[in-house]
This record gives sequence, structure tokens and C-alpha cells, in this order.
Amino acid sequence: MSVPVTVLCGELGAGKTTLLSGLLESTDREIAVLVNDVGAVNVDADLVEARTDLTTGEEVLALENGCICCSLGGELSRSVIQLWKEHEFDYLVVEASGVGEPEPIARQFVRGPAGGPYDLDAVVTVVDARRFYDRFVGDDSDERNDPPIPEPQGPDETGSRPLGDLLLEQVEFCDLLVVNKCDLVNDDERERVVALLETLQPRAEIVTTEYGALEPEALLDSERFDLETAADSAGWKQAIETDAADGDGDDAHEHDVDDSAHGHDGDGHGHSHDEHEPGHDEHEPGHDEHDHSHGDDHDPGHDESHGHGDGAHDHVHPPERYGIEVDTYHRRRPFHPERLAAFLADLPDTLVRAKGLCWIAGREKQAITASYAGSETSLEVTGRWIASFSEERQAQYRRGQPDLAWDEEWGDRETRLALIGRNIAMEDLQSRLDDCLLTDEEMESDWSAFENPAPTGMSETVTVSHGGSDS
Ligand SMILES: Nc1nc2c(ncn2[C@@H]2O[C@H](COP(=O)(O)OP(=O)(O)OP(=O)(O)O)[C@@H](O)[C@H]2O)c(=O)[nH]1
Repeated sequence: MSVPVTVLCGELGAGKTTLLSGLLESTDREIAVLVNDVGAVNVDADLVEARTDLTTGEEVLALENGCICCSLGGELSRSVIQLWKEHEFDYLVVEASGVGEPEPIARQFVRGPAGGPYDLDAVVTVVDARRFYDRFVGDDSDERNDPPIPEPQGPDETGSRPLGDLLLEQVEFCDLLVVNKCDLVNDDERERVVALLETLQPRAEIVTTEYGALEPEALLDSERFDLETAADSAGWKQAIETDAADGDGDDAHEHDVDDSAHGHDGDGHGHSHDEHEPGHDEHEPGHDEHDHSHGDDHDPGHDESHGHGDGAHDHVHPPERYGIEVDTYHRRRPFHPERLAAFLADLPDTLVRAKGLCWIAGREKQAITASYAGSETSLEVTGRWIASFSEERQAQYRRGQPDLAWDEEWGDRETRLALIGRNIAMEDLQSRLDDCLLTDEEMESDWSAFENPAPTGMSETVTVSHGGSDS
């Protein structure tokens, strides 16, 4: 019998991982998860792993070397077929990269080789209510009862399509729309968002959530996916492309087989997380199966063009088309807590997403995950630096992770962030981050004397609002 599949799409930071983590916690179904993340730091797979008993490399499978939508007939199909052969599970959830287009992914499960063992059940798009409102609905009271239908905006002055275009495509293609982050909009704003979404996508069911809290039944075995529509993919394609062509005037939506990796520096990511807090004991020393490659690199590797020279297709990858740039920030020096907080409250609008581990002075034990999306950055203690354990334990952990880069003085403490922006001055951003690092003089000072808003306890989270204060 075919294994049903739910494909989870949505804007970067809309809450896909949050929703997925909740789903995995609330169902007894044996769910395999395919996570595809953009950027060298494959944080999502790690977060999903941390919150479940699934393990990367087994049921949680991370596609680190490419975007699903570029892996047509390639890595996606191979991965899911291999997964099906080697593991027992009765449901597959694919968490698509926040910049992935749903159609080519869905098509894999309908027409590709994965269509054999799998049966596409639903395509679910998660929408960030706040961002959707701000971007598309606005605050013009004249439009209150008759929101305009946003049109894809076409190339901007740099030749890239606005990121919102991709969001619209995800909205238009799906079967279920999850309007998430409803805690960040008021009732009126929420209703206007829903009204506009209904106009854009009359076929989809729409649910509103906070932190992606949904009953598993809403996401699994819904049989929402319309196979007839899917089989007639030229129809959807036309619908989507007609809109996009308004701005593009070319065939940039043509998707053909392309296994190129892009925007990835090939290394996995790093960090062993704490294993000694209540409820977080599932990992043993050496549990971390991710790669630990620690080049102090800045890999802009996202500029590859996808011209194939045979004239058959003109695939422009979304990160390129939408002006998205992916970079990593890696430093082995701690942040000054107050300067970091001030920086996080004043992030450039061109930054779409940032996520990764931070080393913050005064928090010598805590490995803190920073996650920026939309209007806020959360700082959450997600583990402990191995260097903060006894020497005996350190040795034990390090034996299990022979590739772990280790500094004589600071051990594994470091900052490694994925930065995703649109038309962003990445160097400026990196240099502003550098300004948040401790100076040589501060390195010698008493770090515990700094005012420090960073969290201390495992899973404790501090949120910094963009342009606002801590909460
Ligand atoms: N205020 C608020 N924050 C939320 C909600 N849902 C998720 N978040 C936060 O938003 C941030 C992004 O959530 P994720 O679940 O990682 O988003 P994602 O869509 O998986 O992100 P990408 O994988 O980068 O595309 C995290 O800091 C979440 O804690 C919500 O309903 N309300």
C-alpha cells in the first residue's frame, strides 16, 4: 500500500518546523520526515531531532546538499525511495525549504518514481499571519471589506522577483493553508488575512493557529490533494505561470531536472547539544551525527546560474530569482550580550531569516540558538557547550565526535549562524555582527559583570523584537 505524504511549504520562518515538531509529539503514527533547508547550517533537521526520538540519518532525513525543487528525479526521489526501502513507517512528511516551490515537489509524488511507493495526501502551506498582513493587506481601512488581490510583482530594480511572489505561489498551490502566528495579529487583522487568502485560494481549507498547534488529523490522511488536478499539471502550471509571467515575461518557471547544489558550502553543521538537562537525555555522548566541518568560511555560493545550454529549459533557482542570498557567519569569539541584543533589535529589513548557534559572553555553559524570522529574534538555550563539562566528560564526548573542531582555550564554543537575506548588504551585516563580538580588552574582563539579557536555563527563551524591546 502506498505511504501517504504531506508536503509542508511556507515562507522562511513561517513556523513549519514548529508545526512539524508539534505534530510529531502529538501522534503515535510512525512518521518519517524529510527536511530540506536552505543554507549551510541545517538547523531544522537538528531541531526536529532534538524534539523527537527520531534521528537524523534515519527517519529524519536531511537533504543538505540541494533544494528539493532542483532535485527533480534526483535526490528527492532517490532519498524517499531509499527511505521507504530501509525503514518502516506509515506516513511521510516533507518539510520543504522556505524558498521551495511546491509544484515540482508535489509532482515528484504524482508522476516521478516516488509516485510508486507514495501517495500525495496534501500540500500544506504555512503562512505567517503578521508578515502576510503587513506585506499584502496593509492598513487602509477603505479596503477593509474588499481586500485587493495581490498580483505577483515581477522583477524589482535588481531583477529579482519579490519574495512575496513565492509566498503567493505557495498559497495558490496548496490544499490546506495554516495561518500561523495569530498571536501577532489582532482579530480584525486575522480576519482580513483569512479573507484575502480565501480570495486567492478558494479551494484550500484555511485554519488559524498559534505556534502551529493543530490536531494531527488536520494534517494527516486528509486526502485533500486533488489527484485529477495534479495529473493535469499543465493546468496548475499555467495558472501559476500566467500570474508570474505578468512580471517575468519569460519561462523562469520551467522546472527541469537539475541536481545542482547551490547555496550550500557542503558542510553539515555543528553542535552537540546538552544531554544533561531533564527531558533531554536521549542523546549520548557522541550522538551527534551531523558533520562537523568548521572552516571559517563565508560561502556566498548561491550565485550559480542554471542555464543549461541546451535550450530545453531555463531554470532559475528560487534563491536567485527572489534575490535571496545565503551566507554563514562563523566566529570563535563570544558576543557582548548587550551589543548583541541592541543589534538584534535593529536588524536590517533586508534580512529574511537568521538561525544558528551563538556563543554569548557570560553564558559559558549555554549553547544558545538564535532564530530570526519576521519581526522577532528568539534566543533559546538548546544545549551545553561540551567545553563546559568535566574533562572526563569532554573526552568522552570528543571521542564520539572526532571531527569536532576544538579550540585549546575555548573548546567547541563558537557562533555559527545561517543568514538569509534578500538583496542584503551581507558584508555590512557581518561587520555589524563583528562589532558585537568582545574586544580584546573585553576578552580579559569579567564577563559575568555584563548586563546580560540572554537566557540561562535549558529551553528558556528570550525574544527580542525587531525595533523593539525584550520580552
Ligand atoms: N510569535 C510566534 N512565533 C512563532 C509561532 N510559530 C513559530 N514561531 C517562531 O517563529 C520562528 C520560526 O519558526 P520555525 O518553525 O523555525 O519556522 P520555519 O518555517 O520552519 O522556518 P524555515 O525552516 O527557516 O523556513 C521560531 O522562533 C518559532 O518559535 C507563532 O505562532 N507565534
